[in-house]
Amino acid sequence: MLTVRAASLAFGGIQALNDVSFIARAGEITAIIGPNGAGKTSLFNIISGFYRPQRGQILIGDQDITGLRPDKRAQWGLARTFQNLALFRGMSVLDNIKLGGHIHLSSGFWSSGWFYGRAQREEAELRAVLERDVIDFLELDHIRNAPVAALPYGLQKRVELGRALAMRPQILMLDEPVAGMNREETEDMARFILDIQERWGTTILLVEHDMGMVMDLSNQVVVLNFGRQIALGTPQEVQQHPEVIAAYLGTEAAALHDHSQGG
Ligand SMILES: Nc1ncnc2c1ncn2[C@@H]1O[C@H](COP(=O)(O)OP(=O)(O)OP(=O)(O)O)[C@@H](O)[C@H]1O
Repeated sequence: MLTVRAASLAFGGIQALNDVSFIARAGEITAIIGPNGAGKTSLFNIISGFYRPQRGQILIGDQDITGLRPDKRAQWGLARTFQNLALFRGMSVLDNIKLGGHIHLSSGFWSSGWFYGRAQREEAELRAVLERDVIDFLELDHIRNAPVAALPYGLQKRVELGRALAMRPQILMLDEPVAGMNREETEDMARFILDIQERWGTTILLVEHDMGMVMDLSNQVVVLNFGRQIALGTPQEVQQHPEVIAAYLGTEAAALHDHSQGG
């Protein structure tokens, strides 16, 4: 469970987040939506630790992580993907994914001598987990040795998801996972997200502009507008919320409307 409590963040005179509060319940998918500039990325950044809110707290379970660095948050079970791919493009699929797994190696890079046996055992365990829970699960076996740069965009996004999964996260943050994807790639990604939720009971946070996907996948939706949280509820509830409809007028209102009509 992740709690955002009365969080505010300003850049100079711009209030990027203004008193935002919600609980992402364990094992559920919570989507964060809102028009451009609403504060979605800022919210992701205070949760993952890239920015520190001027007011408010972030908690994982009962643990206040507001002051922790991003790498420490990873050890608390938080993993994220990025809106713009953050992969090592010249490296293979497998090597990119392995980078995610390395946070779990306690022996680490420096171990030698009498630590060696333990390091070897951990490496072997890690490899087994990566094979089963990442490579096989995400159907990446046939491209494991391909350099990431050679892959179509949809597969690159899947590799990035794989790297986050290799961290065996308790809480997985996905920043626009289907942006720029065609219909088939989008459906594949949606299926993987639901499978992750079902298989591991992972708590998932999702920033996404694709309203069809948000409404189909989410258990709960947080709606931001100009940094303010204007609605919080089930997909059905937020679609009918007058302030949400007003915020989307002239932008994605048509998509929101189509979807609420079952289109
Ligand atoms: N590093 C920064 N410095 C100054 N202003 C920023 C910074 N990051 C975000 N902002 C401002 O904060 C506000 C919220 O931006 P944010 O990127 O969080 O919105 P968003 O909902 O993610 O938008 P989009 O859908 O376009 O990605 C905007 O007015 C933005 O210009």
